[in-house]
Amino acid sequence: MSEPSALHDPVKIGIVSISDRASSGVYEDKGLPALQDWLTRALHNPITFESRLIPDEQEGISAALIELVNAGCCLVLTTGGTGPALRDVTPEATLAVAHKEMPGFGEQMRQISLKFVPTAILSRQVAVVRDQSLIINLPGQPKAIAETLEGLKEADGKQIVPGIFAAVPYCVDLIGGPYLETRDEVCKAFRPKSAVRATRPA
Ligand SMILES: Nc1ncnc2c1ncn2[C@@H]1O[C@H](COP(=O)(O)OP(=O)(O)OP(=O)(O)O)[C@@H](O)[C@H]1O
Ligand SMILES: Nc1nc2c(c(=O)[nH]1)N[C@H]1C(S)=C(S)[C@@H](COP(=O)(O)O)O[C@H]1N2
Repeated sequence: MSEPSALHDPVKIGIVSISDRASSGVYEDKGLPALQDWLTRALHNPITFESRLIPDEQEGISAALIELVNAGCCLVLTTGGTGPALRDVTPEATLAVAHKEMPGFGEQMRQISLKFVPTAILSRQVAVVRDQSLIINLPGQPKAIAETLEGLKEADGKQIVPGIFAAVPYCVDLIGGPYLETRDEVCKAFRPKSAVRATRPA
């Protein structure tokens, strides 16, 4: 059953796929669809997506991030370019536009990813705040998007390692963004009791 969207703040989210090969058509981009699908599943809020598919070029990545923040995205998620290869420069491009670093997100993502692949330590992903926007790097493997955002669950749905998205709504509150509300079966967001908004009347 669809819910009345007036109950939830509208939100604008930037999604950026950073890949030399996907952006030049060598292979189909699976990053943007994976980001869009996961966010649509996870959030009750009506979402407007601002998407970018760009190559691994530091200046172009920083410019895209600034453009999305200036366009009013309270959250920007990137995928790709976080490894050690010569052309992997997403963390540098993200740090170049940072007003504040948020190291907990990268630390937690590497912990989660280690449960899936031993090469998780090769991912240098960072998260930063710029103005009133939270920017988070995710790894490039399309399947890593849900893994890091959602964490690891047992077959019965019991959470083994919490995903990083659990902390995103409260972070967005703290930087003055819209009130993000998640679907618990996908991702149970955590807020201190004092920050939980009473359900609005229909
Ligand atoms: N946008 C994408 N769409 C589909 N698959 C991707 C995408 N980005 C990455 N992958 C897959 O994940 C792997 C690791 O991602 P990484 O960001 O390291 O890419 P890469 O090897 O630097 O190459 P490229 O930048 O050309 O995607 C890639 O080799 C590819 O198999
Ligand atoms: N959850 C998850 N994290 C992952 C991976 C993965 O498959 N799943 N791949 C790792 C690998 S092999 C690399 S090189 C780094 C960096 O990937 P990127 O350059 O595609 O961003 O992410 C790591 N993190």
